[in-house]
Amino acid sequence: MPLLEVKHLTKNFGGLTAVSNVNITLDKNELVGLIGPNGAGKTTLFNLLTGVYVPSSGDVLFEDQTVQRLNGLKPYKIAKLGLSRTFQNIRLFQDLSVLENVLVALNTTKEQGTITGILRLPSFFKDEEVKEEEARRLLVIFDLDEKATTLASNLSYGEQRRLEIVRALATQPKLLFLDEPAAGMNPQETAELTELIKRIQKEFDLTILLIEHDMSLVMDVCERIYVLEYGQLIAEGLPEEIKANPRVIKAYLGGEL
Ligand SMILES: Nc1ncnc2c1ncn2[C@@H]1O[C@H](COP(=O)(O)OP(=O)(O)OP(=O)(O)O)[C@@H](O)[C@H]1O
Repeated sequence: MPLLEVKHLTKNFGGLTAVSNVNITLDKNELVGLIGPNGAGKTTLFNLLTGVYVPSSGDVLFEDQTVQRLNGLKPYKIAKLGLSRTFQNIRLFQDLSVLENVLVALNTTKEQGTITGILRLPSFFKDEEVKEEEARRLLVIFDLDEKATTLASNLSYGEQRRLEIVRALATQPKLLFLDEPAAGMNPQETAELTELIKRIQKEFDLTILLIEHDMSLVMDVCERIYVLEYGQLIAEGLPEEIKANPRVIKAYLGGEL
């Protein structure tokens, strides 16, 4: 049984079928790409997998210890099961510091008892210390530790995208969805991000599904790739197979992959 199994998943918006009868499987510790031209349905698929949208039909099954049907679950419940994501349009708390942004994410997973929090018992402060240490450890990996007190709004675009990944990791996911993590990055930043993605997959024992338009990143990190066009899967395979697939090349209007 795979970690994630998407079966015949469909999403209609009025007369438009944004995701049409899609079947995807992700095995534990796989790093899989999801590509396709603009409007192909990639983000809609992520939104279906993370509870933002309810599927029109089909199933999303997540197997950790037991099989969980994710259809119709609220996003916070899906997050609690160990699925986390980043967003194409960055969603940081712009008026909080880098460190605070990570602490907020850590707090969503590790809740203090209400009494402990209100009375500020010693364990409250101990716990706060542990969380800060954990947040700083993550920031070091992403080379953001020296910016811990900087407001998120004052980070460069590339740094904001890295902070988004740190926040997603802080929830201790088993399955991580990355939505265009290299968007807006320069080639140097993209190359560094490529290495970071490989590193966190190993270090955090992660399964990753990655939407990305930057083909050098996709072809470098992904073990397998799914291709969507007009909501339908048109190809699945190894990076070399996808690069040479005539249907995929046509979908990209004859452009080189
Ligand atoms: N909430 C919505 N209501 C109506 N139509 C929508 C909605 N969300 C997405 N769509 C439509 O569904 C289709 C798929 O959009 P989606 O954003 O999933 O594509 P994408 O592959 O992520 O594109 P891009 O690479 O440009 O981000 C598009 O035609 C889009 O206009």
